[in-house]
Amino acid sequence: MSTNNLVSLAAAVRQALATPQSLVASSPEEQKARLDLIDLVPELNATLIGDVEHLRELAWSAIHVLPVAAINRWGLAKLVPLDKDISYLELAKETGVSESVLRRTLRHAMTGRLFCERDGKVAHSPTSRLLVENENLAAFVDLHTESTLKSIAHTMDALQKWPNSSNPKETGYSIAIGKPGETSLYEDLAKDPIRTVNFGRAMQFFSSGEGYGVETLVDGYPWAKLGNGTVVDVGGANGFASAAISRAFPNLKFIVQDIRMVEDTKVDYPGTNIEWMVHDYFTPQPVVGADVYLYRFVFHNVYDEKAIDTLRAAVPALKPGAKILINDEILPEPGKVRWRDERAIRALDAIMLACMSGRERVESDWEALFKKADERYKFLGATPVPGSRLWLIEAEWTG
Ligand SMILES: C[S@@+](CC[C@H](N)C(=O)[O-])C[C@H]1O[C@@H](n2cnc3c(N)ncnc32)[C@H](O)[C@@H]1O
Repeated sequence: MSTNNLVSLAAAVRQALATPQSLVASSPEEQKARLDLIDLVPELNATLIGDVEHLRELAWSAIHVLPVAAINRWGLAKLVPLDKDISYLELAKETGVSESVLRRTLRHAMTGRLFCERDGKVAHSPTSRLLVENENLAAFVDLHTESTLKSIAHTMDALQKWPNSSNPKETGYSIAIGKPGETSLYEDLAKDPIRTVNFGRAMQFFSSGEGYGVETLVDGYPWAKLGNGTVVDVGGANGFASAAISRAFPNLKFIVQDIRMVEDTKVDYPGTNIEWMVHDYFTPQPVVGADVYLYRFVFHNVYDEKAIDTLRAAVPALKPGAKILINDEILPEPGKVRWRDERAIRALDAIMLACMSGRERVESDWEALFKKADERYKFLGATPVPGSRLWLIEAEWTG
């Protein structure tokens, strides 16, 4: 690239950023350009800094989570007023952290658009405000800066200690909390009502993101054909997916199951038809004769033996024609989907490995899984859903 190109490119980018409204996509063509740019910008950055620098940044990239973890752990978002600034000294007194550590941490955070400094004092940025204004996003940040981050830090040790383990207790998480091999992330979360509720909120937030929206599940499956049938939402957390489907198809009845429920898990979704039930999906399914057993983002939590156990545990409840409907990601062939999509899908696959010995699957894995679980499952297919990273994977019980 000539110097001229560089100069004009920098000027064009600067101008675009000065008028962010010019970057909002309002036509399909603009949306395609937006997605192209999202992929091109990291590529451009890596090209501009060069391979050596790129690798150096990659190797220590985890350090940039540290200020986010600190903001979460010390509750800084709520301690900084939304409408005015606060001195580092006052903030330090509120948190019990030294002023020096607080300043270093927050100035690092500011390089990631969290908070800003005005006249030597700390104020919110548009990004940090979200931690106060969006409790589901705050729960997502808490889950990942506490549980996921700890698991990641110990995953190499776990893989060395238990190579190829499919046991959810043999993870970086159990090592991180000082109980190697003794407990799984879900068992540990289930002990604490606050973390249980937060987990549900974090999942709800996750499913509001681009590519993960629950509306694609609502629109992508022929729910109307079920009439006034029953849907069991297995591992349904706080039931947000059932609530979304129920609002669109009010004749359906939903039963949301999860391994643990506290009063706050059972969100009251006005105008929906939802019942709640504590159920461990490795044990026989107690709701007999439902039309659809929905497992959204559940199978990636478990490795194949446990996935087969889960499919077998459903069998005693299934009537002929009942459907198992799985809404999960499919691992793409390398380089075959947009870079950002592949990066996100592989990141989630890595989180499943680090936190619970789970895995994402390729398209052909699903048919094999059903076949191994029980020959009476008839695999109906795995279908991509437009606009979603999650596919619909379906099998029918032939009885
Ligand atoms: C990744 S979350 C998915 C939640 C929700 N279905 C969604 O779409 O976001 C997995 C859920 O499975 C639940 N879970 C984990 N182990 C379980 C078990 N053995 N039996 C029932 N639910 C379980 C977790 O508590 C969690 O709510």
